[in-house]
Order: sequence, then C-alpha cells, then structure tokens
Amino acid sequence: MRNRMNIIKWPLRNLPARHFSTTARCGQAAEPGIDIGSNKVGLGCPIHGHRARSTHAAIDTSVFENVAPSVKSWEEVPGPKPLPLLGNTWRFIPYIGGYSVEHVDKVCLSLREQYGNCVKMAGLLGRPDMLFVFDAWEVERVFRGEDVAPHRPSMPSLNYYKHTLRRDFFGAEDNCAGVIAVHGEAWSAFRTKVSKVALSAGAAAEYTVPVAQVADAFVNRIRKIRNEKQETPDDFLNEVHKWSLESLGLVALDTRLGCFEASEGSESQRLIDAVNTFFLCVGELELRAPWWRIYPTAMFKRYVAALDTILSVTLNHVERALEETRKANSSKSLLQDLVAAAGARVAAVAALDMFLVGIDTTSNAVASTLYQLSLRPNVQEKLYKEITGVLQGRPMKPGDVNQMPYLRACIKEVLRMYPVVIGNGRQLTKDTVICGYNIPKGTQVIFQHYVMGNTEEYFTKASEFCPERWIQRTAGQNHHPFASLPFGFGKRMCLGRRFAELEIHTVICKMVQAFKMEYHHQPLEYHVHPMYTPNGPIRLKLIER
Ligand code: HEM
Repeated sequence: MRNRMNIIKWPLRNLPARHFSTTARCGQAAEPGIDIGSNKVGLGCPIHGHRARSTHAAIDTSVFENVAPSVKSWEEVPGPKPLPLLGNTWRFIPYIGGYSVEHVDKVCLSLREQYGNCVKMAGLLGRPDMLFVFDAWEVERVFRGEDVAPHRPSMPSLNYYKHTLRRDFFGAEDNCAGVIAVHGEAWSAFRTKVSKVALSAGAAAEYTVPVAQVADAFVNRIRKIRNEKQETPDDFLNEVHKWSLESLGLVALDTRLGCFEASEGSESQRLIDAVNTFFLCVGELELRAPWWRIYPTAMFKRYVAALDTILSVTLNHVERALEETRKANSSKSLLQDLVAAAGARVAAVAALDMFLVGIDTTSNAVASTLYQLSLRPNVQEKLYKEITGVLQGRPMKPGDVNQMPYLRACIKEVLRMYPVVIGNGRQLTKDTVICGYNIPKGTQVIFQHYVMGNTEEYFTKASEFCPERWIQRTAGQNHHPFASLPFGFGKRMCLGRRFAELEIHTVICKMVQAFKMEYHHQPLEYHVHPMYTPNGPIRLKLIER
C-alpha cells in the first residue's frame, strides 16, 4: 500500500507559482560541506515538490489550506503488526522471525515494497517505536525542520558508560560529555566548541601530507603481505582498519601510533586492542538482549575496560599536546587548536568520540570502494588518468583532490549504492507530521538511505555504477539531494566528514596509482556488520603498475 502523501503530490506539484507551506524555507543555504547545490535538475522544488523553482517568493497559505490533506493518526501508519507481549521484536529471532539484523538492508527493501514510503515498526522491546522513511522529500522536510538540538538515536551502552558509570568525568560541572550519545544543551555546547575547529575550511587540508604518508605506508604494507597469487590476505579488512586507526591517530592525537608495526605492550598496541574490543562488543551489546542493564556481563566489563583504556591513552596524548602548545606558544594541529580553543578535557573527549565513530566507518568505506573498483577496470583506468594528470609524478599536496572530480564522484557513487551507515535517524523532539501522519515525540525516525539511494525514483538507472552522474547532468536524469546523505545532514552532520574524505580520497588515489586491482572469486554480498560492508574475505589481486 502506497501512503497517502504520494497520492496527494500530483495536485500540489501542478499548482502554479505558489508555495504550499507557511514555513517558507526555500533557498535555505545548505549546511557546510553538503553538496546540494549541484542537484537542482529534474525534481523541482525540494521542499514543496512543485516544479518551478523560480517561484519561491510568493507565499499563499490559502492554497495550502485548500489542498492540504487531513493529517492521519499514528495508529494509521502502515507496518507489520506487533504481537501481544512480544511486539515486533520476535521478527528478529533467528530462524523464526524472518527479519535479520545482518540483512536489515533487505528487510527495509521489502518493508517499502509491502507498506510504502513510511512504515511503522512498533513494539520493539526496550526501544522506542520506529518509523522507517523512504521518501526523500520527507527526509528533507524533517531535516530542515530540525530544532536547535536534534536527537540522534544513540547507543544505550555508551550512554550508560558516559552518563552513569563515568559520570564523574563526563558529567562534571561543565558537562563535558562529547557528542556521541549526548543530547540537548550539553551536546549543543560541546559541538559548538569542536565544530568551529573540526569543520573549519582548510582544517583537514593541513593534514594532506601526513595522511598521504600513512597511505604510502599502507600501500607498502599491502605490497609485502600479498600472497603468491598477488592477492590480499583474508584479513585484508583488518589491515584497512589499521590504516584507518593510524590516520585517525594523526588527526585526533597528533601522533603516529605505528599501527602497522606496534610492539606488544606498547601504548599504541593497547589503544589498538582497546578500539578492536570496543567494536567487537558494541554490536553485541546493542543488538542482542540487553542483559548488561541488569548485571555487568563479562562482555560489558570488557567493553568498559576498553573505553577506559581509550580514554586514558587519549588523555596522555592531550597532556603532551598541551605541553607542546605551551612551549611553542602557538598551535600546529587540530588537537592543539582544540586544546587552545576549548581546553584539554574537551580535546580529550572529542578525540575519544572520534575513535568511537571514525575508524570502522572510514575503513569499511575504503574496503568497499577497493572491492567495487576491482570489478571495474574501465573506472580504474579513468581514475588513473585523472590522478596522474593532476600529480604529474610529484607527491600530493593540499588542494590536489579538488582537481580530481572523478575520484570524488567514485566515492560518492560507492556510498550511494553501498552507504556504510545504511540509515541515519532522529528521535523526534516534538510531534511532527511525516508523510501525512502525525508522528509522536520520542519516535525514532530512520531515514533509509540505502533504499532511497538505490531507488529509480531518486536516481536514474539506480542499479548502474555511474560516477559521472555526480559530475555532469544529462537531461531527464533524476538525482534527489536528500536520497543519498552518507554523512548525514544539518546540525548533527558528521563532524569528521572533511577528515574522512581526505583520508579516503588519498588512500584510493595511492592504491590506483600503485596497482591494477582485480577480483577473481565469488561475488561478495553486502551485510550489516554493523557497517554495510562486503561479506567475506576481500581477496584483491594487486598487479603493479
Ligand atoms: C566514511 C566515513 C564516515 C561516514 C560515512 C560517517 C557517517 C556519519 C553519519 C551518518 C553520522 C550521523 C550524522 C547525522 O546524524 O546527521 C556521523 C556522525 C559523526 N561522525 Fe562520522 N562518518 C565517517 C567518518 C568519521 C570520522 C573519520 C570521524 C572523526 C574524525 C567522524 C566523526 C563523527 C562524529 C563525532 C559524529 C557525531 C556528530 C554529532 O552527533 O554531533 N566520522 N558520521
């Protein structure tokens, strides 16, 4: 059943030269770093759905009153029916329920197929009700209507660590809890301090040379550990994680951790182990029955110990940065900038948050891109020409990637078809009308970017890998700016986006320069783990150029 909002779009779009909303947000500037300016073809006004974008001045609310649909209730939102006592949670029980967390991508495709663009998932034990949204126009409307401190559904186990177990540190008098699993005033105050530094133009570009050195080290390491068939080993993804952690160490701690050759017992190795433990535990704690809420399970204890280690190593590095800044009387890095602008504790907590969300995301994006490229020799050739044309045999320098539109487009295309974070969300801070239904405050609204990014309605020839769609537009092509948002949007947009892009562009650039990549095994399916990533060993054949 398609929902009502789709049915009423036709008359709205066909009314000439009018607005249909009292909010008048048309022409609102995009958030920093969000490339929506290039998406203006084909779909008309993104806010209200009419085709004439040049008519954004007049506001006539009477038109809205004449055609506005009556808002339906929450109870009327379509979706799988919960059972008494078991709600909808039973659907995720292996072999019985039919839904799989690992294949939530497929679950979402079938939910859209069955119920339409707006699907209620009620009765999830221990969780608020959820609403899956597959309509890019509505995603845009909700994002643009966000209040000053939007809530993102967060990890309860991390919430508990920050706000209960280690309250002394994170919740001390100045409420310095960071941005992950933090909301409201506390989030807003912290984000303001950090985003000034982290999202400032040029902050990431400063790291071009060291990030390129780490990418060179990665290429050399992969070269050495290829097997006799010139293929990457089965634990290749683990090697990419090391690269990601090494790169993030530069950004967050201003240091080379030495991940490719860390020695047993060293501080770097402790950090690497702790980050690995965190990732091993967090999925289990979040997705399985939350026994840790009742008593500290063995896994929960390991998780807490890992977080404590990350925090203490981070604090040591911040101490050093503080010393450096004092000695040099000026700052030279993101960490020193943060220490100078917001103090040592803010810098340490910001670094901790970066470790929690900046490693797996980036490494899976790179692994997925390398796999997709290995299936497409023609794309690699085009990339190689672009890269060698810009670099002309010299090392990379800040700004080079700006001259490589095809490289950037390839990453966007991979993240459209295989977004590492398959859905982003908001916990509503007020009752909100979505797709014509009144959705109550507290509901977790999940924007399903994997589904929208692969939908013909929003991307012409959605199943084709076509980086060109991000560069040149062809008449009649669809491309909705809010259908694919791999880094989120608005006030809670990814804080590390600029660094992530720098790292990804740089390492892909280096791999394409060094090797022709091929893949000669069974095609890899993607699964949610908890990032959306190829399932199985990524055995790339790397042939020296
Ligand atoms: C391919 C790599 C990455 C992807 C796809 C990604 C994606 C995302 C997404 C979807 C969000 C939620 C945004 C929203 O709610 O609108 C987010 C938040 C965040 N990301 Fe990333 N991210 C990546 C890499 C990084 C890196 C490298 C860092 C750190 C250097 C980082 C730091 C953060 C932080 C701190 C937040 C929370 C922001 C807040 O709640 O205010 N991310 N990221």
